[in-house]
Amino acid sequence: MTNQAPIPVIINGAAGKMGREVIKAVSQAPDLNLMGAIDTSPEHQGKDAGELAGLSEPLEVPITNQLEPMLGYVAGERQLPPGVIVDFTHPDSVYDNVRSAIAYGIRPVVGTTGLSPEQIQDLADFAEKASTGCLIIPNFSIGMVLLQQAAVTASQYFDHVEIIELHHNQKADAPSGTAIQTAQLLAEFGKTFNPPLVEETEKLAGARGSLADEGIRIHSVRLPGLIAHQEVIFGAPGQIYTLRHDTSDRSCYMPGVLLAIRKVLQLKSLVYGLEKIL
Ligand SMILES: NC(=O)C1=CN([C@@H]2O[C@H](COP(=O)(O)OP(=O)(O)OC[C@H]3O[C@@H](n4cnc5c(N)ncnc54)[C@H](OP(=O)(O)O)[C@@H]3O)[C@@H](O)[C@H]2O)C=CC1
Ligand SMILES: O=C(O)C1=N[C@H](C(=O)O)C[C@H](O)C1
Repeated sequence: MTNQAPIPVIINGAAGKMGREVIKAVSQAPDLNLMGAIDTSPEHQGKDAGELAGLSEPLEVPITNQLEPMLGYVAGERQLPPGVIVDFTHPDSVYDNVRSAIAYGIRPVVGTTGLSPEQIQDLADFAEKASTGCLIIPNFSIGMVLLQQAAVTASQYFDHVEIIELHHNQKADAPSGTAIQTAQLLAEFGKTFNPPLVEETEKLAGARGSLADEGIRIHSVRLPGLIAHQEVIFGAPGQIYTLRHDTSDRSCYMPGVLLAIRKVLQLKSLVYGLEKIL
């Protein structure tokens, strides 16, 4: 047991579905100190983060839309360990949020999806120059890491694979960050999947889904009633092998988020994927 001061944590997107879960998880971790809760949503300004997250006691941390002043404030607390910002905001804002945090020396833990490969590379270069740890994690659930590992194993034996990701219909980006990462992991070994047997025509655009690396197709479903689900389906003559992960509650992401907050302080560059820090 060490006497180290708790890690200062800022949550960006604190009023959102994931942000509220992170408020609960961080406030219950004795080695973490929730210092700031940022959200641009006008209806939540000034509300107590704890009450918003459904905790029985207020946390005395108000929701504010003032990201830069909060980064400056936490960065200025020199007697504390370096601060961490957890980002669950929106694909349109996450790149700027992460750049700002790194500029202030605050370590980003990024759950927000939708960053382009160029944006990720640019953030990696920026973090490297600043010698600052940064974690981008498309999926914080251990079940998805295990699914991806099983999929990589299967990909050595199957030449045909398609991915179906299914999410709630408030999701801004498609395909999901997890599906993109899964396709990248399968494509890493350089094998081209799904050699065509016939010439295909799409009678309705998009019928065959989106084409990711190495011929892998991703299909995106958006429906109310879903949270987050993914199937990786391998096919070969006479057999189908299906891997499926289902999220029934967003609390499944919290052990991964807490691990990432603790690990990012040990890093000096950008790391992509939960599997790299387990
Ligand atoms: N990596 C992982 O394991 C997971 C990743 N995600 C990803 O996290 C992101 C957020 O998901 P979710 O919580 O469901 O989304 P929500 O829409 O429920 O929450 C996002 C919150 O961020 C606010 N917001 C939007 N832009 C900004 C900004 N520039 N600065 C501060 N706050 C902002 C939104 O306000 P307003 O509503 O007013 O726009 C909203 O309150 C998505 O990209 C999603 O794909 C989700 C689950 C797991
Ligand atoms: O928007 C979501 O909900 C989720 N987004 C992430 C993604 O795009 O992969 C992770 C998980 O699927 C939930």
